[in-house]
Amino acid sequence: MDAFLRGAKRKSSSLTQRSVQDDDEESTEMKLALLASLVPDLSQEVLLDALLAKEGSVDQAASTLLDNQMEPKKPRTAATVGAQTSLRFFVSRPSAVGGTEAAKKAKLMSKKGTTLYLYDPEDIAEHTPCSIIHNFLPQEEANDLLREMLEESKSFKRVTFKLFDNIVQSPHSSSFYVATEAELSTQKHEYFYYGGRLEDVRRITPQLLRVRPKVQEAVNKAIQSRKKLRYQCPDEWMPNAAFVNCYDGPQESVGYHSDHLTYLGPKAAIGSLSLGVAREFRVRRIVPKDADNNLTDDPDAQGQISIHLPHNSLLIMHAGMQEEWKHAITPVRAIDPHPIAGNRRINITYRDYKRNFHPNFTPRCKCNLPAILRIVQRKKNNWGRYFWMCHRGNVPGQVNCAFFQWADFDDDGIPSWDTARYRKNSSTIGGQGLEPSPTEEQPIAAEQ
Ligand SMILES: O=C(O)CCC(=O)C(=O)O
Ligand SMILES: [Fe+2]
Repeated sequence: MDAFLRGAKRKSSSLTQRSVQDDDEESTEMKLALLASLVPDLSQEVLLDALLAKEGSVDQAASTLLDNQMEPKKPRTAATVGAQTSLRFFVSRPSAVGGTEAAKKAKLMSKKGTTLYLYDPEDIAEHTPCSIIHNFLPQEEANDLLREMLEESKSFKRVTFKLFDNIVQSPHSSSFYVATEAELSTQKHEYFYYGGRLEDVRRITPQLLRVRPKVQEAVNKAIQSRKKLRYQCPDEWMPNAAFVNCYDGPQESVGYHSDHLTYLGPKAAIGSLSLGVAREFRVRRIVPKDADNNLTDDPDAQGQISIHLPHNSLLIMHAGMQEEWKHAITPVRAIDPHPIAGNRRINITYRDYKRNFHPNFTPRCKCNLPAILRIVQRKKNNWGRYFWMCHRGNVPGQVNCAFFQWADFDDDGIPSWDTARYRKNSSTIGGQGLEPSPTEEQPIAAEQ
C-alpha cells in the first residue's frame, strides 16, 4: 500500500517517456480506486470531493477522510438525480455587441468542489463538448428497445480488469454488439481490450439494428453543426459497434474515465442512448499541471458538471470530449423506479470503429501486442500529443514493456500508415500544436 501512495505522489517534469506514462498512471480513476481501498464505505462522490479539495493528493485526502471518520457523520452520497430548467435564468449574459466570442460566453458558477446541474440542451451544448436530444425515439420504439435490452442484460457480466496488482470488477454489467458474423469473429480474435480478448461479443439485436440509422443521422447532423477540430476525421460517422451497459440499482456506477480512442481514432464522436431509470452523467474537464505540479488553468475550474439523462435521451459526446474531459455515472442514494425497467438503467454507446485503426495496422509493442492510443492529458509539456504504448500490464501477472511512440496523424486524424489518405504536408505532423477546442476557453469544470 505504501508503494501505491508513493506511486500516486510521484511527480515528473521531464519530457521523457516516463513522464508521459506517469500522466497516464495518475488518472483520477486510479486515485479514486486507491482512496476507496484506504477509506472503504464512503461514496465515490465523497472520495472525489476529498481528492478535489486536496488537489489530487491521495494520501492527504485519505488522512482527512480518516480524521473525519473519527467523529461519526452521515455519508454524503448524492441524493436522487438533480435537475434544473435552464441556466439561462441564472446567469447574466454580457452584451453580444462587440467583444470576443469568449467574452460573450456566460461565466458559469462551477467552483472547486461543487457540482453544476445541467438539463437544458442549450446549456449542455454551450458548456460541455456534448449535446443532448430528449425524447429521441418515438415512445414505443424506445420502450421496445428497452425491453429487448433488459432481457439481454440478464446475461450481461461485469468486466474484470487489473488495478495495480488487484483484480477488480466493474461496478455495473455490460456486453458488446456488432452487426455481422465476420465482425463478431474479428472482434473476438483480432481486437484487444485491457491487454486481452473480449469474451462476450454478440450479434446486433433487431431493436438495436432498427435504432442504429436514427442514431447515425442524429449524430452526423450534430457533428455538422459544430466546427471540425484538428485531427477530427471529416468522414461520415458510421456506428458499427455498440457497448451496452446495465446499471441495476442506485449503487451501480462507472468511475471517472475517458473512453479509449485506440480503434476510433483521435477526436472521435460517440452516440450514447439512455433508457429506463434516469441517472446523472458527471463530466469534468482535465486541467493540465505545470512542471511544479500546479494547475495551469482557472483555479475555479475544478468543479464537476452533472447532466441529467432521462429515459430516451441521446447524448452525443463530440470530438475532444475523450481527450480533454472525463465522465462518470456516480452512485446515488435513491432513484425513481421506471415503469418498465424498475431500478435498472440501460445505456447504449454506438461507436464508429475505423478501418484504418484496426489492430492489423496500429503500432505493435515489444511484446508484439497492438499498442493502445493515449494522449497527454495532465502534463503541461506535450499536452494534447497522442502516443502509442503497451497495455500488457492490464493482464493479471503481466507488466507493460517499455514501448512508447508518439502518434503521427494528419489534420484529419488519418494515421501515417494509411499512405493512400495521409497528407504528408499536413500542418500537424507529429501531433503537436493543438488548437483549442470550442469549450476550452470557458471558465468551467474540473480536475483534481
Ligand atoms: O452509462 C453511461 O451513460 C456512460 C457509459 C460509459 O461511459 C461507457 O460505456 O464508456
Ligand atoms: Fe465512457
